[in-house]
Amino acid sequence: MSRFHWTCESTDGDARAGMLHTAHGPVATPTFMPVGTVGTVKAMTMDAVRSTGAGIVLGNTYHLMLRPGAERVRALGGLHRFMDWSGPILTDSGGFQVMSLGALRKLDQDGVTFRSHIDGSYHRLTPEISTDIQHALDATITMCFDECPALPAAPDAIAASMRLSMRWAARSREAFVPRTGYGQFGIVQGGTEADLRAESVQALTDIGFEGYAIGGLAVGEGQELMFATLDTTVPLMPRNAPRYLMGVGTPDDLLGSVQRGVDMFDCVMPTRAGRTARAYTERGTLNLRNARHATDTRPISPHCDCLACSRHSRAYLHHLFRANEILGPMLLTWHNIAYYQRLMRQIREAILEGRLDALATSLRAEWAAEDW
Ligand SMILES: CNc1nc2cc3c(=O)[nH]c(N)nc3c(CC[C@H]3O[C@@H](OC)[C@H](OC)[C@@H]3OC)c2[nH]1
Ligand SMILES: [Zn+2]
Repeated sequence: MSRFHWTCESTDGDARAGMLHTAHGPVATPTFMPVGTVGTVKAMTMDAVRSTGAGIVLGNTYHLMLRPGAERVRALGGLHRFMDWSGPILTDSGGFQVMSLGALRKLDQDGVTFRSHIDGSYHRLTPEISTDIQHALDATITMCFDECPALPAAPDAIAASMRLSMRWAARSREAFVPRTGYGQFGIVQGGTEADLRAESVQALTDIGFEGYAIGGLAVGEGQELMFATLDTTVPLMPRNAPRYLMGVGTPDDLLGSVQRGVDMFDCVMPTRAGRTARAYTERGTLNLRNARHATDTRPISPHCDCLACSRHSRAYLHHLFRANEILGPMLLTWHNIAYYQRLMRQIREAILEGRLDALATSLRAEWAAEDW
């Protein structure tokens, strides 16, 4: 079994096409990772997820520690068997969810104490506890336990938060159990402050990880500030390690971030939109609850091979959402994830052929065009 590593196959400007080699198989990059928060990609069977070409899915420490509990998942054979996914799984470390979901949380230098949003029970996360939970889940990629500050925030507050996260990164690395084909990613913090981002990259590369995530973004700063932060941060990150931008994003975010050297992404948009009747297409998004779709016999997209597009009409999806039928979110989530996977394949092929700028121009023109 090969050690965990990423190989670069081709570059086009700052963009890279590569292959992530893991204990649970290889993943072509750039890659979009469907969010599987509580051991399921909401509203999709794993066969549907596999059919979209997704290579790696996400799990979450915060959610799984609360329910069903990490020890139970371990006793049941780990998250792969539990959710019937034999490919790589990346688990987030839980800090972000505690700050956004947990109730009555208390942050201190050692970790965070919080109450479960499910039953109000008290729990604690520290770098060690989070890393142990991800080990119990048998995560292929473990994320460092960090703090993701809300933006906007004063530079000295961002600095203090980043330096806490860097101390937690060292403790997370200490607690990590190295296994062939498994990796741990450091998470760069520092808000939108270029000097703090540089300090964070240095701190993480001094510790040494198998991959590096860019955290602390997609928290309301907007695309322009996000891209500006990537422009100064990504060039400082190790070239031979995968770069993962957390929580991002729209198709346009993904394209612009790949052009800036990012390899891995996760975002709830395609799955959340699938549950709220919003369809992603080559010509932007559609609200399938809109009456204009009521008698439209065409598929959501003429370029898509998902079940919704190969068997059903927009009129049918419109009906399912109007009738509040469970099949609506199932079919549309499948379509949206299939769209994101097809987009990443197109981007990867363009990098391999040195024509990413041309693809970017045509994608942006199409996204702005009127629906068919
Ligand atoms: C939306 N914007 C956004 N910015 C983020 C920034 C950070 C960050 O700095 N540190 C950490 N640790 N996580 C972050 C996250 C959560 C991603 C997870 O959130 C979960 O999606 C809901 C999913 O859990 C399966 C995913 O797992 C990697 C962010 N999300
Ligand atoms: Zn489709």
